[in-house]
Amino acid sequence: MGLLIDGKWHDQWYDTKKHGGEFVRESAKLRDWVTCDGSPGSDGQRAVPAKAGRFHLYVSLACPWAHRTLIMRKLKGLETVVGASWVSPLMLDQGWTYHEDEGASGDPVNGVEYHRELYTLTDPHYTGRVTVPVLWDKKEERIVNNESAELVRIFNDAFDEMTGNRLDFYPADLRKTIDAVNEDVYEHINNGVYKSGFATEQAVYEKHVTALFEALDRVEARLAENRYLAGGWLTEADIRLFTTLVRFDAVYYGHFKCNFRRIEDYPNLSNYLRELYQWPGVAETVNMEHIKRHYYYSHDTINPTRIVPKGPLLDFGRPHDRERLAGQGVRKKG
Ligand SMILES: N[C@@H](CCC(=O)N[C@@H](CS)C(=O)NCC(=O)O)C(=O)O
Repeated sequence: MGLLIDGKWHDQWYDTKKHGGEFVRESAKLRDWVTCDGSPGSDGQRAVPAKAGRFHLYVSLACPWAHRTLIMRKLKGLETVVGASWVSPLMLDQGWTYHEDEGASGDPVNGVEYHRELYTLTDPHYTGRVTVPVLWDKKEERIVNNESAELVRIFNDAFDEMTGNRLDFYPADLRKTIDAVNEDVYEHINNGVYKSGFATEQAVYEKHVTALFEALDRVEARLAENRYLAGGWLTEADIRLFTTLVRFDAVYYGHFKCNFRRIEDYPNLSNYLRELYQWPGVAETVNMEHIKRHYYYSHDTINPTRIVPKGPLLDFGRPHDRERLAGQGVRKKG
């Protein structure tokens, strides 16, 4: 894995030494929006107008951040409106690739071999990490946005007029609750597993893994009373937690040493995970083969033999008990 500096590829692992053994995630840099009419995004940032067939989503099926956007694309009925391609699960010295022999889809839009080429096509002098997901604008021939949290919001709103899909995963009156939950879940769970797993100092690992399990306890308690994280409605907060939970027992527990407990050991979290997995459309976005191969094979500082474990034997399709709590599904706009 590596990064671009002034448009040139450097094969380089995260520099944790610079931060006392900490993994520090770089902020996404390409942050324009897509809105229904091209008016600026909620932060005043430039936007381009939504059009069927104009945009293409590039993801990794292994990546929890990319997975959020794939679920939203599915639940918002965008599959015929926004195309999608996925990289190989192996992220090695050339970074993400579209090598079909390794399980990638190939790239039907730009025909690139390496994901980083999408970044240098956008800006020949790009400096920064080369991450998935990205949303490509075929008209302006550039990446519009490479921040999954914003792509989730774009998919929630921008294409509604053409799809007629009115589902609202970020309803105005629940935003305060959603934002607060997102902050805790992002800091301690979504990113917490990475901060634990990529730590290169014992004390740093222990600090983050402890904070991770404290946050899981908070969520477990919340889900004892609430069907979903923001109450009775399923929102983006649930999608964002789901993508970490579904990887947890197979990857984060072992590979990232997040092993106080498995998700299976939490009554509420495990039932909640199964309910979301069984939500129509969601299971089709989960690819355990890509997930396991990516982490165990690509992070050779953590798993130098690159042996991918056969287990654990997981069955997210078995019944859950969440019907005991009141739930209304997904809110509709208007
Ligand atoms: N802020 C980004 C983070 C995305 C991200 O870090 N993706 C990982 C894959 S799980 C990646 O592509 N990493 C490559 C690298 O850091 O070099 C988002 O949420 O969209």
